[in-house]
Amino acid sequence: MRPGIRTQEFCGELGPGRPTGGAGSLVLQQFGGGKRADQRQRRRKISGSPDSWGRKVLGVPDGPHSIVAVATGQMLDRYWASGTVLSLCDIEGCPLYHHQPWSLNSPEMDFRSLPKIELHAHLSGSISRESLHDVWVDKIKKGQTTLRDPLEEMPAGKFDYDLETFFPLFSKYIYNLCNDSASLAFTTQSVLQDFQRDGVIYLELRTTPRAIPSANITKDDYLKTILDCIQSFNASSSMKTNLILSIDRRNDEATALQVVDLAIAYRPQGVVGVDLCGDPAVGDVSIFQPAFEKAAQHGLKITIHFAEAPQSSTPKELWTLLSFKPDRIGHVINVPEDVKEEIKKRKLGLELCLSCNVHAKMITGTFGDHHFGWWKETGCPIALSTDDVGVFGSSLSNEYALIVEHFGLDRAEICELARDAIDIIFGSEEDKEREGSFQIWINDKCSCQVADAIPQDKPTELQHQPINQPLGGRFYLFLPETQFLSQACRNTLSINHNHGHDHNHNHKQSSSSNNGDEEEDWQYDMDEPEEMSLDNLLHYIGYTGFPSQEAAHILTRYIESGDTPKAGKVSLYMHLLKNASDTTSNEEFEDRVMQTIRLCDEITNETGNCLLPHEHDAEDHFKHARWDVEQMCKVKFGENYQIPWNTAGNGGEGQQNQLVGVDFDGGRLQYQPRGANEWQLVETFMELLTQKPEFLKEAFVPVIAARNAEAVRRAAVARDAIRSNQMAAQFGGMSFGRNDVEEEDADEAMYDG
Ligand SMILES: CNc1ncnc2c1ncn2[C@@H]1O[C@H](COP(=O)(O)O)[C@@H](O)[C@H]1O
Repeated sequence: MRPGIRTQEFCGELGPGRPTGGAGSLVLQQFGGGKRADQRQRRRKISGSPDSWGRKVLGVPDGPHSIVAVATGQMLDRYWASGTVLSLCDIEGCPLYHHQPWSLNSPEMDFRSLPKIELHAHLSGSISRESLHDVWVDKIKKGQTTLRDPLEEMPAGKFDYDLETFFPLFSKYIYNLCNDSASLAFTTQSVLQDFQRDGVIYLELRTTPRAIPSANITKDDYLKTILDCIQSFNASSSMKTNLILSIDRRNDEATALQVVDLAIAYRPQGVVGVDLCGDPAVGDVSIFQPAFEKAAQHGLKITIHFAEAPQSSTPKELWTLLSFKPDRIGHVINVPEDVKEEIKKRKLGLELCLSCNVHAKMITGTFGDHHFGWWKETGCPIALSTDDVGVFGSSLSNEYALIVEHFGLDRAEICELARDAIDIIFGSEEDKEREGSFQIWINDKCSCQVADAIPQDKPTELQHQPINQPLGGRFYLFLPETQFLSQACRNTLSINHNHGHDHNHNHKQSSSSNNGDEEEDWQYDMDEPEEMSLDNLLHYIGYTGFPSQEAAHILTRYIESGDTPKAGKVSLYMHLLKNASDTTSNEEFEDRVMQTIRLCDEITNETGNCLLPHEHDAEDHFKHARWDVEQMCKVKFGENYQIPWNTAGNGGEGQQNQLVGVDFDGGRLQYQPRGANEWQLVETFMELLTQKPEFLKEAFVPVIAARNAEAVRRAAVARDAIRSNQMAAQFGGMSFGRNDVEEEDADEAMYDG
């Protein structure tokens, strides 16, 4: 086990459960129908409860599903990087409704959390400036380029590329920078990562096969490099990507056919279609007829840049393009009436790109004037798309936000829009089905609820609901609570006390192998006052290396968000970061850590956020962990599966087969097996975890271990005043009392509808 990293919370699934009045009780969502009346009844009761922080904190948690993962340290990076985490929350400091896109009354949607489908994205145009810069730095070091720094060539905030300046950006700059296998692979990877981080769950990336003679790269090599990246990304992430090959309008007929041949050859590796793109001012499209005919014959799907510029929107061109029988068309700007009618008749999929069209002045006017407004009424499925996010700087989430801002779509319409794209993906039926399961997220409005506290002492009261429907929900990652930090410190300390032990060893093993020396057992007494001691911090930082760069990046954003309680904690972490990174001696390091501890106190005093550890019952931790695994195994092996626990309780003799804790560590199960049966368990759990997408869809149980229940609740209470002010502001001064009534109506409408 990697020392110091323990996840105190688990992935769990919460329904619109909320406290039923009695402090600490929790109602989990009953999946499936038939419970409507009960739910309403419950809601009614809950709404009336002044203590229901489900209501106060979260607004109206209306959707049935949510998955909550709470993690510490490097977990943050890992999940973030893997894209499992679509959004960040922070129990302690962050008003959760900021991340509550789906709350019925919430005026705000978190578009990054919206599962999105991106169907029109050019690979080279999607590379972020930062990634280009990284490539450049590397090449400069190696003396391999004389190009300007991408951050100068494409300065931050510059998006006003028009069609005259846009195309040369590729031919004269980006292609010259990304001109070997390493840079191709690096930038492709970064593009995939960026889409995933933006909450894209299915991506059809497109690229023009490009030979790079200077690096001995053929078009075939180019494609292999890109497809390799995609395949490995697909294998390790929850986002699925397929590839479309682009024919450039500047190509001749033979080159176009060559692209189609490549697409045919690489279909098994994930090429799903062919595109026609490139400078609309150039070329006679009729020469591509044989290429598209061949593509269609071989079952490839077709998408075409359509009516992008006045020059490329002559009736002759447009009807020629329609004769290629495209499945989707992109941009679709300058379209005469008769062609519009034909598009409507065929119900062609439309890839519409707001920011690109506005920034490149491809439309007259601005966002509100975009033809999205017109097409949305036509019944043609629309896939909102980014085109070239690296150039135009607007992520898909942002495109959704723009749509809401300028076209006033309400939540249902936004969901509809997100869902629309499913039907027009070029991927397999399997892909569609996969997206279909996300449709349920959208349908269910993806309520993202934070873990209502589960009573620590009553894990068995949780209602376990086997899942026979696709998963709805998402991972949420909460920035580490200080109590987690403290726990991590303990663990680290314990390991430290058992120095010499392999880090893969578990605490429990350590503690039971050291003759039950209670002093050295990582478990601790609840009554003992807890402190984040210097030692603890040192060990924590030393072992975990947290906060890392990625974490720092995220935290910086949090600071920038200006949310005071949040920023309070964030600054603590920033201090930790400093402590960890730029000290040159142990003394200096220790000094910094002391400062951090003092800062921690100050923040606590100033913000009311308890940054020092909360009490935590280790015994409960075991109980919950054990319960978690039991539920997992029941899902896997059936309800009657009995885990051969040999003992109960913790520590001491006779604990040989005791489950001592289950932690995620970057998706690895951390668990100390003592016998064959337990290895089996480990394997099971591991298997479930590594097959996460399916596992989550098919088998995830509402395993929730909100072991910091009390802490959360207390934190919620402590922040109540701040929150209600903020909420009042956010909800236009609406009183929560009145909201209850509306919420009730809205619920009914939702269920009746
Ligand atoms: C205004 N929107 C657009 N219209 C037409 N073609 C576009 C485009 N955006 C990008 N491309 C095409 O995609 C290439 C870059 O990606 P790849 O090297 O293929 O990955 C550009 O050279 C251009 O031909």
